[in-house]
Amino acid sequence: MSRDDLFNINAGIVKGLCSAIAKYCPTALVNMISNPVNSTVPIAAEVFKKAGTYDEKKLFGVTTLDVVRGKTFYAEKAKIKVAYVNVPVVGGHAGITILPLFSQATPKANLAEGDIKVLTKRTQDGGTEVVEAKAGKGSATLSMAYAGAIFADACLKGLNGVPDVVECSFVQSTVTELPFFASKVRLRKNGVEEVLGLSSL
Ligand SMILES: NC(=O)c1ccc[n+]([C@@H]2O[C@H](COP(=O)([O-])OP(=O)(O)OC[C@H]3O[C@@H](n4cnc5c(N)ncnc54)[C@H](O)[C@@H]3O)[C@@H](O)[C@H]2O)c1
Ligand SMILES: O=C(O)C[C@H](O)C(=O)O
Repeated sequence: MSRDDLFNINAGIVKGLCSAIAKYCPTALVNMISNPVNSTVPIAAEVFKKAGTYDEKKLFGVTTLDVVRGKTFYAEKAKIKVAYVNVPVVGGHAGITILPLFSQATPKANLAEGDIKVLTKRTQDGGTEVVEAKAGKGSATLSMAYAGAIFADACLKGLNGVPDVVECSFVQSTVTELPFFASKVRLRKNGVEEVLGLSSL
């Protein structure tokens, strides 16, 4: 199935599910993981707007898998334990829209520019690499579940009032001229407490 087919099918599924969310749980935090996330999140927003339930603080595109990939590849190259690593990933969740900010990675590893280019491409192509390896049998599954669990857990911590819960997510944004953009987001009791900027690049 091509990504265009995926869009056509998933746009309809997302529309149906979001209509049900608007009707039965209009104040829920919605974690949109269905692809293409760059499109399914704006579709969800339109469905909620039409239903009169849209709250930009409660709609999230799940881009955590890009962060998981970015930090795994960075940790391998830098020979640091991945548990200690963080790499913000901004932009979107498809190919070159996935922008890992290795310049802001912690701990700092001073990797060569060539290495950063390779790590960037590997992070951007991570999903495609899995799709191709599975040869028609779908896309990432366990790593998607892992990433989804991390993001859902962060949302629950925010709902419980835990301070300073920060994750990257594809949300309504004024960080760039794009209406939706992935960047670091601080989560709290109402969902998005603050969409954080890009810091120095
Ligand atoms: N954002 C990410 O990081 C990421 C990573 C991997 C996969 N994905 C995406 O996640 C989505 C699911 O992938 P998967 O591997 O779990 O697919 P899957 O085919 O294993 O599961 C899809 C599920 O959706 C159900 N479904 C189908 N039509 C439905 C409808 N109208 N209403 C409710 N449920 C319906 C199916 O019964 C099935 O259980 C895909 O869009 C995939 O591209 C996203
Ligand atoms: O890239 C894909 O097609 C699937 C998924 O979004 C992923 O990142 O693994």
